[in-house]
Amino acid sequence: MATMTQYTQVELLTLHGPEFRRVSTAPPRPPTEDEIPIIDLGTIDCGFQARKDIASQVKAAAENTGFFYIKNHGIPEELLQRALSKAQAFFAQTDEQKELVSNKKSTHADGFHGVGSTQVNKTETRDRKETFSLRYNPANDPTISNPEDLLADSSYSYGNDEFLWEGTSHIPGFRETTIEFWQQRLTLARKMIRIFALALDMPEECFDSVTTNPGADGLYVHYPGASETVSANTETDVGIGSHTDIQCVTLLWQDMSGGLQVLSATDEWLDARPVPGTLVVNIGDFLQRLSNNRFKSTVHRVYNRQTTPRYSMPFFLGFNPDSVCEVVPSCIDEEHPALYEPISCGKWHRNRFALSQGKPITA
Ligand SMILES: O=C(O)CCC(=O)C(=O)O
Ligand SMILES: [Fe+2]
Repeated sequence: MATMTQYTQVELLTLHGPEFRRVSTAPPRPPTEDEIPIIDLGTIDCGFQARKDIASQVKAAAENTGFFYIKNHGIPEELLQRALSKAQAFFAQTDEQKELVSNKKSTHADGFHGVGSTQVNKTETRDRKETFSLRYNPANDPTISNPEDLLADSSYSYGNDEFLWEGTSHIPGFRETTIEFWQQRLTLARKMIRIFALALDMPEECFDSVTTNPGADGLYVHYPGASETVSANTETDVGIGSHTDIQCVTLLWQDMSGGLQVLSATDEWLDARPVPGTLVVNIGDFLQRLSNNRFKSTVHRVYNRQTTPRYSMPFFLGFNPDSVCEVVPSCIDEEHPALYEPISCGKWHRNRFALSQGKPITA
């Protein structure tokens, strides 16, 4: 006898109050090749037609699950492994040492956030992970020739990462590797936003002027092994709870542990298993907004059910904090009027991030 699919609901944080999504109670299943495709970026620097071809694959993925893998992305394996070793060295320290770079020392939430310090979904446990975050600083951006000018602009204060490097100076190579890895991901993310522009049937450079000094957060994340946590066997015991990403594009390196789950277009959890040599790419809420909901900002979460630790290294690209952006013209017609008001990515990010931290929303 065929079994009926059973559904439950997941409650999400949004700036307009809680939003509910239907979710199958079946265990996660492997995705089909169309649900989370592997897209080859090997020709991304080989001319316009090659990028159009990549963009058409990205468009299909963005309109389907909103998640895909990229291979031949250009970030050397040696750098990925070196960054991972720095992340591991950082998290292996005592809490006291990690607190030297506590996010509380910063106005930008960069630095160290301990296990359980966030809860991105209030119907699940607090997030059983610890993170180290590096925010955008023009001094680290290879495309900015006069970072002093941006740093002197009093209307926006960038991440001041000096305290991060002072508090980690005893880990050899931590600063150099962390900045080099952040820079390479920023370069790749800027290439990807051009691909997304093409995928939206817009000129490929249309987002260039809003990504000159963008939101760009590079994280190291450690999910402790299940034996180290209290009750790692219930459905709601999460490494990071069910959520959507806030900004435009996420690039994620994950180790071979597994545990990343992605909600499919048919409301089932998909197992976004690690694929060697790839990064995972997904769309955030701000890009979904700009695309008038054509591109999907997809619900995902992480479990670490193994006794061994899981490490991941996400990178979140937004737009320039002060650039007010509206739904792109190619996504508006008579049948599809703009669903959203223009808003700056900085304000959007600040408010959504405050919400996920349980802090007040500013006007
Ligand atoms: O660690 C992962 O695999 C994903 C983390 C994530 O979804 C996030 O930090 O937004
Ligand atoms: Fe995420």
